Amino acid sequence: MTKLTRYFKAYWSQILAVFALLFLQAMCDLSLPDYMSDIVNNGVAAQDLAYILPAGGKMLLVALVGAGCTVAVGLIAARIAAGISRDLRNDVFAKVEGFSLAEFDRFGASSLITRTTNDIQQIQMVTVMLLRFVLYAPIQGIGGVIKAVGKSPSMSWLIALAVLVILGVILVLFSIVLPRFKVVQKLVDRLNRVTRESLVGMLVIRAFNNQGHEEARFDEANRDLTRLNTFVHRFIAAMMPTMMLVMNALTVGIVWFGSHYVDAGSMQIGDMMAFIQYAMQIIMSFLMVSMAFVLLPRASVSAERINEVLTCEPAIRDPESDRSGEGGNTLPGTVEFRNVSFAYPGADDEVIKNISFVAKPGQTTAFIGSTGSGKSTLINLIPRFYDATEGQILVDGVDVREQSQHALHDKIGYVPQKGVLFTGTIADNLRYGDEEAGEEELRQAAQVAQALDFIEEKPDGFETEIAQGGGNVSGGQKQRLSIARALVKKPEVYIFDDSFSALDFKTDAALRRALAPQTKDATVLIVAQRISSIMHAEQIVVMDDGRIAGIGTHRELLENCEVYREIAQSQLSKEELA
Ligand SMILES: Nc1ncnc2c1ncn2[C@@H]1O[C@H](COP(=O)(O)OP(=O)(O)OP(=O)(O)O)[C@@H](O)[C@H]1O
Repeated sequence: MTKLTRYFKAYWSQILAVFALLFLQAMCDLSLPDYMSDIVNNGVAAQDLAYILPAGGKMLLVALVGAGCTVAVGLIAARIAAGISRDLRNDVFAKVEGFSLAEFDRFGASSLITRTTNDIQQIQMVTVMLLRFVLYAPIQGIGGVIKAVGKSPSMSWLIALAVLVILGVILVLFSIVLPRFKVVQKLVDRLNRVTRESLVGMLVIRAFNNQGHEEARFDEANRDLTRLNTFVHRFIAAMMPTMMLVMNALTVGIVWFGSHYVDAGSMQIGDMMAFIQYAMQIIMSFLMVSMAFVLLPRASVSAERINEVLTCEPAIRDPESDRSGEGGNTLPGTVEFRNVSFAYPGADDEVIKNISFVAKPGQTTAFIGSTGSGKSTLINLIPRFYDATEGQILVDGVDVREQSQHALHDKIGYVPQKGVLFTGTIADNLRYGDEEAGEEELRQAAQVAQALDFIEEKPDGFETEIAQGGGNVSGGQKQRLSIARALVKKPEVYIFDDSFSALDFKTDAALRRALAPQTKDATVLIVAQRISSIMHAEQIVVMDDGRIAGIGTHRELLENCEVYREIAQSQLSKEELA
């Protein structure tokens, strides 16, 4: 929790107001038993109504002030906690946005969601608790002890005994419940992961009739969480009756011993009643502290998990100074790989090994090879989704690690393997490439991407709403919209990661024809499975098990690259090969 204290600083004036109100509330609450004792001793015992009425009025006023403070504290504390929780969510989200794929792999999307929601909720809850009780409980506890001892020193041992019993109960509770909180949050992560996977893969689950299996998996995660939560909450629930038992036993003890003192004339009945109330206040303050002790460890587990995200230094960072414009005479858009090797974080084996090539502006460089040969990995290194483990990648003649990510990404139009769309209209999605793009630009990009026809067929055209995850457009349409989005950006470098795979041959050919004039000055990098998509490329890089098996044009490779020839023979007719 202490690691998150900086979030409290922004609310210091409100926190001070809470503390002032709490002090006033504690003072009011502490004076009430005194008023009561006075009324009983001097008013009730003497049957003096003229004394009772004004004294009772004063007592009522003090009680009202105390109640007013309680309400105000509750309101301000809730506002502070909600504000802190909002600030935390903002910061965690902003941090996660800066994560590279390595950090996503490390935390996992489900855990990041739990941390942004459930864990921050825990902090919000405990913040309210802390603000309401952290100052009040000690004032009430210590003030109660002073007042109670003042009323009857000889009965103080009863309170000490009750406090010892309560401390014992808290200690036992603490040792049992504490270690389990960490496990609870992990189980929440797991439940979220299973839920997410099941929801995303619902169609596949149904098609394979695996609902039973998924339900069993969900049941198991749900049962484990329920079991542990029930265990923990049973202990927490047992605390209240135990405390009540201690409080009631204490009241009986005070009445038992107090009545003897009253009988002997060494104590007034009003003082005995005040003593009972002070004793209750002391016990209540211990109860509050113990509740905080129960909630604090859970919140500190959550705080640790949030802090882990906030302090996680992304593997990919911006350089101290951005050298993106210092490429000298290199033509803008040139992409060069110099002896690049890469292994995924945590893996020993390199997925791509010693890759060197230059992709020039005005040319198309294509990558082909069997699945898993490292094509996507290779092009993901250009926008720095990962950093190369060895060698250098240069864009515009400058190492990508020496350019700010913003400047680098500005130069790149990236179309991922799986089209990704966001909720909003089609126009909103296309403007992701350039917020300022006018309607004509959107139309033109859509036309090149062969998306205009299907957009215009929709009743709302470019204003058609895209459902969550692009659920209301087909796979091929999603890809075409992703391509149009990249075109709107008009970048120096286009990266198409197998982006034509969901298109039929006719659309693929039409798109490539329309794309050529549009991208004539840009560097185009295409990962493809189909030779027909890339055979006209100026340069084809053939990948085989992470290495370059050959570089050249279609013709050259057919002559001198065995791997390429095999791929070509499996895809092209004899006439096409000839
Ligand atoms: N995030 C990851 N962590 C660890 N290994 C990975 C990761 N992503 C891919 N790999 C591994 O890296 C290798 C290359 O994968 P990559 O996706 O680059 O191949 P590809 O040639 O693009 O394949 P495809 O044509 O099927 O898309 C594969 O063996 C794959 O298992």
